Parts: sequence; C-alpha cells; structure tokens
Amino acid sequence: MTIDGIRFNAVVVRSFIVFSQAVGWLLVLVSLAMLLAWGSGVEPLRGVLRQDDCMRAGAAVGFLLAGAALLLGRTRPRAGFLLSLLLALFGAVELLQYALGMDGPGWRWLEGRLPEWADRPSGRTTELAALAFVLLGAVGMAVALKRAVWLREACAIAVIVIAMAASASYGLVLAGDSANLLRRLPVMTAGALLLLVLGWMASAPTTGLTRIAVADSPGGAFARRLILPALLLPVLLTFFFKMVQSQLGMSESLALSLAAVTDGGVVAAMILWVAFLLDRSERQRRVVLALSRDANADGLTGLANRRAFDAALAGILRDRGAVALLMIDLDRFKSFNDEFGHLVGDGILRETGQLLRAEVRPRDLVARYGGEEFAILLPDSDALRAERVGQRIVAAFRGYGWVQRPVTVSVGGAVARPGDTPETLLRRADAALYRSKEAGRDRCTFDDWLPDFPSASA
Ligand SMILES: Nc1nc2c(ncn2[C@@H]2O[C@H](COP(=O)(O)OP(=O)(O)OP(=O)(O)O)[C@@H](O)[C@H]2O)c(=O)[nH]1
Repeated sequence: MTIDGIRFNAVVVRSFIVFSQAVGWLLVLVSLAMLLAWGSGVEPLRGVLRQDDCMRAGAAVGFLLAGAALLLGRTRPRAGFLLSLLLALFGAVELLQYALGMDGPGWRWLEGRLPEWADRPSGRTTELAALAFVLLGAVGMAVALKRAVWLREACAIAVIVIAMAASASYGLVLAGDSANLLRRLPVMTAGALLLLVLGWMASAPTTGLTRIAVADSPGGAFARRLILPALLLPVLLTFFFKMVQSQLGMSESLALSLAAVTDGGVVAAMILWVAFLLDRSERQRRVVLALSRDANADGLTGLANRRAFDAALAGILRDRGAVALLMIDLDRFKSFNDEFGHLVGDGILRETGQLLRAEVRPRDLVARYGGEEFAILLPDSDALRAERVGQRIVAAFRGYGWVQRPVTVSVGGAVARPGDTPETLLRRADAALYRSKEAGRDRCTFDDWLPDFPSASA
C-alpha cells in the first residue's frame, strides 16, 4: 500500500494495529482488576495494591478510559474522541487539585463509601500520572480527529520521556540507590504509560513518526530494529553499572563514567551499522541504475534503444498525446558497407547518432530503431516544428564532412492524432519515410493527413 509516495509494509501495518488493540485490551483488564481490588480488598490483588510500585486506583481509572478509547477509537472515532476527552479532563482535575494544595477530597469521599479494609492505599493519581493522562488524552483526541499530527507526536514523546525517566529511576532503586528520582510515578504506572503511548502511536501507523517504522524501505527496517534498543539500552546499562557499583564497591564516578562510555559506544555502533547498510544500499542502487541504463541504451551509438523508444512512445501517447515522430533511414547504406566494410559502417552509425542528437532539444528522444534506421520523438511539437527539424537533419547530413563519401538520409514524419496508438503513428511515419525513398531519397516527407501541409522535399 502506498500513501503520499511512501510504500508501507502491509504485514507490519497490520501487526502495529493488532499491537495497539492488544494494549487496549490489556489495559482495560488490568485496570478493572486493580479497581476491583481497591474497591473490595479481594486477595491476592489487595496485597499487590499495597506495594509502592503498584499503580494507584486513580491511574487505573485513567487506564480504563484510555484502554477503552484505544479499543473503540479505530472503528468509532467519535467514541475514541469522547473517552480521550474524559481522560484529559480527569488528568486535568487531578493536577489542578495538586496545584491548589487540595488532598483529593473526591477520593476520600469515595473511600468512605466503600467496604473497609486495612491499609487501603490512597486512590489519588500521582502528579506525573495525571500530567501523562492530560497528554495522552490530547494524543487520543488528535488521533480520532486525524489532525494536529505534530502536536500529537510531541505529546506522545513527552509521555515517553516521563515513563522512561520513571523506569530508569526505578532501575536505580533496584540496583541499590536509595534516591528514587521519580517516586511519584509507580513503575507499574510508568510501564502501562509506555505501553499506552506506543499503542496510540501504533493505532494510526501510516501517520506521524510511526509511518517511518512501517515504511517498506531500508529506513523502515532500521527504525523497526533500532528504536526499541535505542530507548531501552541506556536505561538497562545505567541499571547494570549501578548494580556493579553496589556489588563490587566501585566508586560512583567510575560507574557513571563506565555507563556513559558504554552508552556512547552503543550509539556509535548503531550509527556505524546504519552507515554500513546505507552504504550497501547506495551501491546496490548505483548498480541497478547502471543496469537499467544499459538495458535502455543502444550499444553502438549510445542512443536509446528500441525498447526504451517503445516505452517512451507508449507513455507519451497515454499521458499527453501531443508528440511528433520522425523516422530516419540512411540511404544506400548496404552499398556503403559493401564498399568500405562493416567497421567503417559502424563508425557512420555512431556519427549519425551524434548528428541527430545535435539537431534536437535535450528533452527530445533520439533512438536507434534498428539497423540503420533511427527514430526521434518530439514531445509537444506540431507538424510545422517537426518538419523543420526533419529538414534540418537532411541538411546536416548533406553538409557534414564525411571521410569516405557523402552520406545522406531519408526522413519521414507524422504528428500524433487523437486516438493514435504507437502502431498507427509509426505506420504513418514509416509510410512518409517510404515516400521519401520513392521520391529519390535525401529528403524529408511528412505524413499528408494535414491538408495544408505539403510533402516537403529538399
Ligand atoms: N555496419 C553496420 N551495418 C548495419 C548495421 N545494421 C544494419 N546494417 C546494414 O544496413 C544495411 C541496410 O540495407 P538496406 O535495408 O538494403 O537499405 P539501404 O542499402 O540503406 O538502402 P535504402 O534504405 O533503400 O536507401 C544492410 O547492409 C545492413 O547490413 C550495423 O549495426 N552496422
């Protein structure tokens, strides 16, 4: 499938959409389970909820809305838009309460009406999760409206940054560092946010930044292979070196330096790999170009060959129709060959190619039609201009300083009529050429369907 000139890999596009739907289902199910546990206190979810790194009930509400928006948004954009709007409003209300110094009265009111259970954690959404919900709501609305693609991508990237920073800081905690930079975003929420934002980006795969990853091109293949490692490796490496530091008693500055050096090495290796693949594909492109040039060129004269001529004539007649055709044939070339030999004859054919090229515009197509016969396509030319070119060619051959003996040509021309096919146009130009030969050669004759256009002779 091709959109805006980019060819997409249909299998990858389909798998991105399947991924986005799977994320939608996963988030709906997980958030329902979390809300059920928070409301009723059922085990074993209740135990999970008490842990610091578990998502809060408020986050579960957000993920329920977002998951539903993701699931419905594909087939019902209006429902996707409304659910995303609710998500953004929910995030905004939670954020506003933090800004105003309120302690979540709504959640406390709700907790008072639910069955009692010991150590129920607060349901209140953390600030960062609330901010991420506002951004994700904007992403969902933009996807539903199919508008504001760059704003959508900017919001999505902001959520990725929030989620990755939280995951990285959690990695540091696991590795023995007590300072969790983003304690305010539980790691389960961070993971769900990351999945959700990737799900949104995958839900409209042929737009925005994601279209690079689904393109059926070397760029698409790079993006598919490198984006996730590029996102995850620095986090994993930092985690790894922090672990090594706490296990081996290494100094923090050495661990950080090693992490930085390794990150740089990984980035450099990725760049080298991309550069290597780009270089290889550029070399392949050049070989293909050279092959296609060879396939369309005549070996002796370097002009377009019959194949290229046929394709060009068919293309012009199909697209524009306005074209004049000249057929040119060397006169008594057999006797020339007989007298001076084939190799000298070849030289004459090469010089003929140069003479013909010199008499036309760069965009006219000069081809060796076969043997000692040549053809010229003159796009957007009327009979008057084509006739003038034909006469000029005849005169150029007559005036050229031939070494062995004078060489002349006969020219036949025709202008495309409405409804002409390559065969009908060629037949008329050939008939005009035949008349030039019949009339004594060394002249240009034009197809006489034009009433006030007499056959011209030199
Ligand atoms: N040297 C050389 N001769 C070629 C080539 N292709 C075709 N010819 C020669 O071109 C000649 C064409 O001869 P004819 O078709 O009889 O026509 P002619 O002698 O040019 O006579 P008119 O066309 O009637 O003026 C033949 O002798 C072919 O061998 C080529 O690639 N090199």
